[in-house]
Amino acid sequence: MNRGEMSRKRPTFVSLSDFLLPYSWGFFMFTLDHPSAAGFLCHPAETLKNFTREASSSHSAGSSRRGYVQQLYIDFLLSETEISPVRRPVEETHLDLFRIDVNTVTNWNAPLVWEGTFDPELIDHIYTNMNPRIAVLVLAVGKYTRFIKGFLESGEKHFFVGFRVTYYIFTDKKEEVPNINLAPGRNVSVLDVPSANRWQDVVLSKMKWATVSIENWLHKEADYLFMMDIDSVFHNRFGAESLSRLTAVLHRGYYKRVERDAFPYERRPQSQAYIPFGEGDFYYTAAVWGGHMDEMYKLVKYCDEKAIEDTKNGIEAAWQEESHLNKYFLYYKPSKVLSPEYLWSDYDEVPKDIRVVRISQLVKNYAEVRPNGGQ
Ligand SMILES: CC(=O)N[C@H]1[C@@H](OP(=O)(O)OP(=O)(O)OC[C@H]2O[C@@H](n3ccc(=O)[nH]c3=O)[C@H](O)[C@@H]2O)O[C@H](CO)[C@H](O)[C@@H]1O
Ligand SMILES: [Mn+2]
Repeated sequence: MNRGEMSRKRPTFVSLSDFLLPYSWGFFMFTLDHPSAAGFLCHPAETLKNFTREASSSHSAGSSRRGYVQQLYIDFLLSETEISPVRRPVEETHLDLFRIDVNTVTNWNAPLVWEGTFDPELIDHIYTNMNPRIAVLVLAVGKYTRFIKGFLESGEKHFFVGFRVTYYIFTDKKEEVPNINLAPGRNVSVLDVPSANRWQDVVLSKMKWATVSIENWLHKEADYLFMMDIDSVFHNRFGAESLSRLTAVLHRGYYKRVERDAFPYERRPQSQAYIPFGEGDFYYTAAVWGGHMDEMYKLVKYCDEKAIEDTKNGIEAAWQEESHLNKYFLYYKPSKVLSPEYLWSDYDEVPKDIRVVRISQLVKNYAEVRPNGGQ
């Protein structure tokens, strides 16, 4: 369907019945075919009966519309706040109603977030009322302290701008943490961890540090937690559209034209991270993921325990914590999935469907920067 045909159609409601029925209170409704209204909030009593009439499946862009609506609905529920009805012209929303080149919803009905599938202003509006405290946990052990400056400086330009953010830097070289100017409401907190002889131990230890931190103090300091790689630079907005109970990011190397049996999951049954062939939804990166603190706690604790069990059994998962993370997400599905816009790499060209690179990983000399060389 082209744009002309679309605008001649009368306004159409997107079907949300499968998604909304479990809930009995207010929800978002979108009149995406309507030229003048992007979205508004209404009460179910008024609208539920209108709802199932014209299902999104009858449209070529059904998947992306479902993605928009579900994303907004999840954000609305999560924000746990009263918000006033919002009505904005489509032209002002940054929504691309023709974003049909990519999947914008997973097969378990979670939003899959791409540029064009969310309205930054509307999302910020919802979350500003909630005013969440965002924690970012990064490790900078050994020579990786060199990446802190670029990470923080670019984060200040693009990461949850206008929100409360604390960067927790776990390092063995406190004196190498640079002083960066931060906007009001934003902080850096530096914590000691031991040095390591193997990079594998460092990446696995992310789960342990996150677990003990949340247990002891982090659960009191923040509402949401993101785990990130320090060798990363922000280039564009990374904001409240990424918030959910549990949010995963598609690994850039495996998000298209890759059979699930080619995903680099752990394939040895002896490992706790084992995923059999024939199973799996996506391959997720361990370099960015996040979620609500309670859910993150369950996740990192699980992954830490599984890694400890592996060590006892004399095995280490193929991609360390990333393997355990992928196993967890297979059985506890993320409530939001972010496109590889949220973690690209300077190693790779940017394809057409990646309209915006939000974070890119730096090119680095693995042998030089890691304590025991590598890749
Ligand atoms: C894009 C992506 O999917 N990245 C993952 C990938 O490799 P990467 O090649 O991106 O891993 P990496 O070398 O960046 O290590 C991951 C992170 O651990 C920290 N670090 C690591 C070593 C060290 O000596 N000191 C230190 O501080 C640092 O924050 C670093 O960014 O595989 C790793 C382990 O299998 C992790 O799962 C990464 O998240
Ligand atoms: Mn990295």
